Amino acid sequence: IVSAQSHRWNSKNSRLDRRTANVRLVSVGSCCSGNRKLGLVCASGSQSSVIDPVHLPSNGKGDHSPKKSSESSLILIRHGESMWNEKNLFTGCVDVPLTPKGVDEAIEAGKRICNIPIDVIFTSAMIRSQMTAMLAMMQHRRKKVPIITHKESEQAQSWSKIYSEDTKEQSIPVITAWQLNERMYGELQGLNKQETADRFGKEQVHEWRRSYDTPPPNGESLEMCADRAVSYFKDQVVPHLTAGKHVMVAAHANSLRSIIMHLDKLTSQEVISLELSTGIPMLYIFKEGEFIRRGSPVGPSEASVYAYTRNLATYRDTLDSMVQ
Ligand SMILES: O=C(O)[C@H](O)COP(=O)(O)O
Repeated sequence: IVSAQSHRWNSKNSRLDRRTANVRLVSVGSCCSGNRKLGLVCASGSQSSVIDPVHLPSNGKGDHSPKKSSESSLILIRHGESMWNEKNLFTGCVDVPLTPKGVDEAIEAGKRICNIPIDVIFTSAMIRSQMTAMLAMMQHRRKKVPIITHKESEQAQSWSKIYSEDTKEQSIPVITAWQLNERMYGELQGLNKQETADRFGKEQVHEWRRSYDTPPPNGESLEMCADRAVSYFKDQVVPHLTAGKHVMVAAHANSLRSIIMHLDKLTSQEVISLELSTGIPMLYIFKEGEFIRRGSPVGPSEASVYAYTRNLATYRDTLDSMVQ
């Protein structure tokens, strides 16, 4: 068991959470050739229904809705590289798209999470997070269609209605929310980060970028960003997890830093060292009201992804059986 000592999420390591306990070697099902695959499954993973509704055994009344699951997965992902990341410009709430590298990062992220159940997706109102979510979902093995929901007006809601229950079941709602936007960088937006450090000093710029309570000039501090992002997460995302739904949130460096600070119970000192790479998925298991950090899935076939819980191993086996 690799215990996660650092608060840095990066592309190099897939870290199992230091609180992962009692893992044991069990068979996680057989692949098409019939060989038994060995993987690590967390003994504490309780058997609950993460298997897609299509596969849930009917309870005799034709009810295929998923049973209340005692466990849900939460994937957090910062958008892939944006065109202003590439130019090293402060971006904040300026709505810029991904670069080709950012597109590749989003596709790679999709491959890493392609076996993990996703029932609802949240993005910010910005195109770079929405592009990342859509590109990642193109890789998902369940092949459900992510559909951005439009509720900005009654007409938008009625004109985007889906009139087939089957088609609806084969789609995943994507909810966009300005509350998940990147922190507003104020008068730094559009400035080059290196030039800004040369002008104001490295320490001052680092404090604006990474501290909890020091805002950039006429911008948001991380604390101010948390006020909207964490509140939205608690009010709008957590209820889906509590209902047993599996969620992906595609957002930004600092709106996600504020959410991870909440999930990992980081202090305002610890959060300073929290850095998020672009396009790296981070997996949490939500169980009995608690969030357990499970690291960053490195690859779709990586056995240790299924070490997170038995449920994720079962879900993957279900996908394997669908393919055969
Ligand atoms: O808004 C930006 O410039 C980036 O998304 C994050 O910037 P930071 O790493 O300086 O917080």
